[in-house]
Amino acid sequence: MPDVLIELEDVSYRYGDETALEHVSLQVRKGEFWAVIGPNGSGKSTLIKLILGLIAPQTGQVQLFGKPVGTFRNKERIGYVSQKSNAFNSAFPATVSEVVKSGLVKKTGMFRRYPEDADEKVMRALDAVGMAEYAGRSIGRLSGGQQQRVFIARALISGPELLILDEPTVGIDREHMESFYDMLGRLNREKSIAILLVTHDVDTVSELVTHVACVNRSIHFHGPQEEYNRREERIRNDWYGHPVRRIRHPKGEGEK
Ligand SMILES: Nc1ncnc2c1ncn2[C@@H]1O[C@H](COP(=O)(O)OP(=O)(O)OP(=O)(O)O)[C@@H](O)[C@H]1O
Repeated sequence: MPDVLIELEDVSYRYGDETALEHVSLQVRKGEFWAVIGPNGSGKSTLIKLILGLIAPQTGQVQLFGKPVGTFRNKERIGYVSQKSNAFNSAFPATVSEVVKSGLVKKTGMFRRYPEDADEKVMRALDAVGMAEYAGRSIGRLSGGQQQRVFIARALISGPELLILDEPTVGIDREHMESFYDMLGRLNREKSIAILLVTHDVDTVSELVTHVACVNRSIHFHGPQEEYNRREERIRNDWYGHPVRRIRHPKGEGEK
């Protein structure tokens, strides 16, 4: 089906003797916004590596845009931002717009020129993440959250249909986290970009996303956000193996 962007079918992956994921099946479609949540070491990064084709499953299949990941060539259809992106120190010699423009390299090739409208594209991408006014600033002179927005702009510049974000809010304080997630929500709704977001901030994102997948070696739940919210306590207890209490909700609805 053409509107399926990511498809995992009965995927298992082992590092040596250690099983990281088993029997994982998941479909992400156009326009959906998925939160992938799970405790430390539950296999979330492994899942991302499988989707990006960086590792191959021992069993099962991974497809991107209807093609086996090993033969998928249109990398500009996918934007990826890792949790380690925001690690520039203040001496790093590049401006925000240079960093964003470098996202065009995979399209233009290492030794080719940037397209004529590259600067316009940079500004459009920066505008989409609310960072246009910082275009001329050194990347190292931004906060971690601002740097992460710049990396999302770099991922957006090639016009992807799917954004994959691996814990993008590591190092971002609570105050800025909400506006960061709001920005992701706008990208999803207004630009129809599908998003797969690996996060620990379950309470923050559970109202924002359209779908939730709970991973702990296998997928314990995957489905629409409303269903997750309705069955949350049960899902969490089952998935962590012991009762887990919601601590905080950003809109003040949760228990303390
Ligand atoms: N390169 C590796 N070699 C061996 N084992 C690994 C390797 N990478 C991950 N693992 C193991 O696979 C399991 C899943 O790891 P993974 O990094 O996918 O979890 P995660 O959910 O992303 O964790 P975190 O939330 O802590 O980042 C863990 O038990 C981990 O120890």
